[in-house]
Amino acid sequence: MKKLVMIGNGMAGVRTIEEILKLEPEQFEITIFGEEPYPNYNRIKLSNILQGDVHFDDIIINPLEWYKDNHIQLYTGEAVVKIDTKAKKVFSDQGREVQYDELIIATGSKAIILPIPGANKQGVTGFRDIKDCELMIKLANQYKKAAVIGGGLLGLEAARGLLNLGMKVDVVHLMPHLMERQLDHVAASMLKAELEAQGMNFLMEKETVEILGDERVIGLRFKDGSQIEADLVVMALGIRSNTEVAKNSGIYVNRGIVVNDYMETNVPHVYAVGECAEHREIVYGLVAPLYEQAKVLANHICGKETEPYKGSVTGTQLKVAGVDLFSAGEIHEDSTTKSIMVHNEYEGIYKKVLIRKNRIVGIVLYGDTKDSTRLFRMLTKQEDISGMTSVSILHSECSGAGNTGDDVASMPDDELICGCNGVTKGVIVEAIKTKGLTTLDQVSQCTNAGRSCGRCKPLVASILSHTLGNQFNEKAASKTSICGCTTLSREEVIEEIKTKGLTSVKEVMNVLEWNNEEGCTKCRPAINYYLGMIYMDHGMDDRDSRLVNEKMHANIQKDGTYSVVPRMYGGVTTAKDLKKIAEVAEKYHVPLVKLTGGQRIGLFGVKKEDLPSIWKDLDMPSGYAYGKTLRTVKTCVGSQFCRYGTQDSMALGIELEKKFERLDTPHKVKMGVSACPRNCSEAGIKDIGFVGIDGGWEIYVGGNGGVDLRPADLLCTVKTKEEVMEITGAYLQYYRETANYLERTSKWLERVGLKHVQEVLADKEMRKALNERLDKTLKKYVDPWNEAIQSKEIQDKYYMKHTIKVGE
Ligand SMILES: Cc1cc2nc3c(=O)[nH]c(=O)nc-3n(C[C@H](O)[C@H](O)[C@H](O)COP(=O)(O)OP(=O)(O)OC[C@H]3O[C@@H](n4cnc5c(N)ncnc54)[C@H](O)[C@@H]3O)c2cc1C
Ligand SMILES: NC(=O)c1ccc[n+]([C@@H]2O[C@H](COP(=O)([O-])OP(=O)(O)OC[C@H]3O[C@@H](n4cnc5c(N)ncnc54)[C@H](O)[C@@H]3O)[C@@H](O)[C@H]2O)c1
Ligand code: SF4
Ligand code: FES
Repeated sequence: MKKLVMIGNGMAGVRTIEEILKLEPEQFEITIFGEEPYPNYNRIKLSNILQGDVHFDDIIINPLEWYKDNHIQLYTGEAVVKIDTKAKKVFSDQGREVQYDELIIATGSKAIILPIPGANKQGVTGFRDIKDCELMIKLANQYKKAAVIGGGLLGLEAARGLLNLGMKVDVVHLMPHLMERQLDHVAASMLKAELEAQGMNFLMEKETVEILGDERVIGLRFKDGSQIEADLVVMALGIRSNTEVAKNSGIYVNRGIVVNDYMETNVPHVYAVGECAEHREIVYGLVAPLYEQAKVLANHICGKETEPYKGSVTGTQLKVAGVDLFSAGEIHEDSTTKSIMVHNEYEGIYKKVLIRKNRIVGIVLYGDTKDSTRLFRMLTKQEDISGMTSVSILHSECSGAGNTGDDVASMPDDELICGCNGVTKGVIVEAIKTKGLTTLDQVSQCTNAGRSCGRCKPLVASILSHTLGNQFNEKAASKTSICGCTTLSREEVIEEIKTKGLTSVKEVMNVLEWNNEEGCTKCRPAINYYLGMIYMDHGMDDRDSRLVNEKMHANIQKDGTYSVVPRMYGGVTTAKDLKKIAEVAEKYHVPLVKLTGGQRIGLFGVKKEDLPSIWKDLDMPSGYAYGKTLRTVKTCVGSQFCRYGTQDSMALGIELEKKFERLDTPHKVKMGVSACPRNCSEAGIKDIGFVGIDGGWEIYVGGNGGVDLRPADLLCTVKTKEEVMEITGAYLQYYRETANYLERTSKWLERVGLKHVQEVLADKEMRKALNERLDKTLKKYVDPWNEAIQSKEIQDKYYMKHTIKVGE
């Protein structure tokens, strides 16, 4: 197998790999280095995260399982710093050295940061990745006033997000009008008026010369001497290709890494794709052209004949609610162009089409973009419009986004429906007909339409409805199947398991006619969980269907070693246990012993083959630090020692942990118990938190202290420990029975509603029934470490050297 290495784990690069896998799944042994500590995610949606429309989990395009399924060795949080193009090797910042036969550079861009005094102060950021987004969300919680420098696409989307996060926002722009690269002054003025009405304040034609403050920013100073206050400054002034590695390794770089029409650099076997690449003197900053490049490169690298990449015409839209605009091609008239223009000030609509030699060369639409797909097709195909009237150019009976069956029916097959992914109506219709697709999700997975910004989804839905005719079921079409192996949703799978009495993962996939015999890493763990939830006391656990950490009962680390975290009920330990941990750490040369965030002791860097003997020597139960189950119950010292404590938090924490440990849940569950409202165990950001008050406990639910920071909601107040156990049991069981697999309690609670859950739990009979089902389930679990110690078969299957690779 040839060795293919890719530097950069972003949108263009991973799309190239997807295309390669479609063409030649067996040709390459693939290694990817990504500087960011995540799998490939949808960078476009960072704007939506900031605006509060989606969560971080929702924007992962290729989860870690995808890499494992495709045997891709992924090194996240690791940057390549050097390429030796003669020896055909790359070197990472962590001292790793990897040989390649073919090398793809897909390092994207970085945000331009103004080189002015104070630019490195705390509170100043670009807007490029998850880290920047997290910082903005965090600072918006602490401060009130933001300044965004740059009134382009990114700056305006960031500003809208910061408004949504409750900040006051000034947008500082260098030019006389906004988005001057995409809009003429009329459309830009309309946009500015709309955004002002939404609450943005604009400072136009302002050049920022200094960022004020000591360690952290307090304001901006402009060239004209004026100043504004700011606690957060976002620089959105454009991007610069990441080319250092290429440049330092002798690869030819201009603005980007210079490539030919097959994405080849000047060095044999080294290619570049995406925002880091410069093709015919253009560096693109939108996904549509990058995905076109990806396709050409994939074909070329697989040795398939392909059309060369000749460059792209791009169309842009702004992802801000209440703003409807589209722009493509040229935007300013000159002596060689003629324009058709409509400016309906009353309705806030502006349309301008620029024409040269009977061909459309530019489009600016504001307020009504229904005709954008049709006009864009005419522009990209360079259609001759001499037979058309100005009215029929600007308006069409079959305007693309009209979303009626008639509109879709009269659209030509080559009309571009998904601009980001270059998918036409014809491709979508063909896929629906030949592959029997019935849901939006399936069309998306099959054709890529809708997988990026998602703007085309309503149109794709119309095509689906029109193509299926009477067979179209609106409710079913928008339902989400549990994965691409089936059209069935979670509810349908559960219903079928119950009515047909299906008892194993294999049986479910066979009887329900999975289109992929083996299932995938998304559906297999989910089915296994649903089976375990339905068959409380006799469900057969299919260990091999579990995610890798749960299969191994240890958390796999980035270097392929594992961590071992023994159970320490309520975060309380003893000298005896501490001695055992210390002895094991010494005996097995454990490289890192660390206290975890959940008040446990973790042994990191353990070899797979050492796991059973370490567990044996420890002789402590598994702490399940790897599982979709109760992880930890964090407790404060409470009334046993603290002078503020009104309740015994340690005792309650230990009781909760002893009762609910090992319970399979749709996602991990963390608890915290504090003995007074000072809340030292941070119960307010736990899935379930308990706060002691005079004469009882407050129970909080739906908190999350991770990526999707969310304060918990007060579920109820109870008087006794028995009531705490009863409510917690019923709550956990209700979550188990109604949540989607891999849905955290915070998201589940937001979906089903706090009020609804309160109503369910207020019903005494319901509480009783839920607890009965839970208790029945809890009886079936055994400690998995002990089980492995006792079973030679398990040891041979899972813990022998070379039985499981990281990439598995
Ligand atoms: C907030 C925001 C909103 C956007 N909205 C839209 C939109 O609506 N429509 C649209 O078409 N486009 C949009 N874009 C642009 C789009 O996201 C990019 O064009 C696209 O992500 C570029 O893909 P890429 O693979 O070239 O680069 P990236 O996605 O940036 O990926 C490059 C990756 O390489 C990694 N890397 C860099 N150097 C190294 C190294 N030496 N070693 C290892 N890894 C390295 C980087 O950390 C990064 O993860 C938006 C961008 C942002 C930031
Ligand atoms: N909806 C979308 O398609 C979308 C959304 C976000 C980002 N993006 C992409 O991300 C990339 C970055 O976007 P961007 O908006 O930063 O780039 P951009 O180059 O499109 O816009 C930068 C803006 O900042 C202004 N500017 C430059 N220097 C300035 C200064 N000193 N003070 C004030 N203003 C200044 C420029 O006049 C320009 O309007 C682009 O490739 C863009 O296409 C696209
Ligand atoms: S939460 Fe209250 S009782 Fe518990 S340690 Fe803190 S101050 Fe003491
Ligand atoms: S237009 Fe962006 S995903 Fe389809």
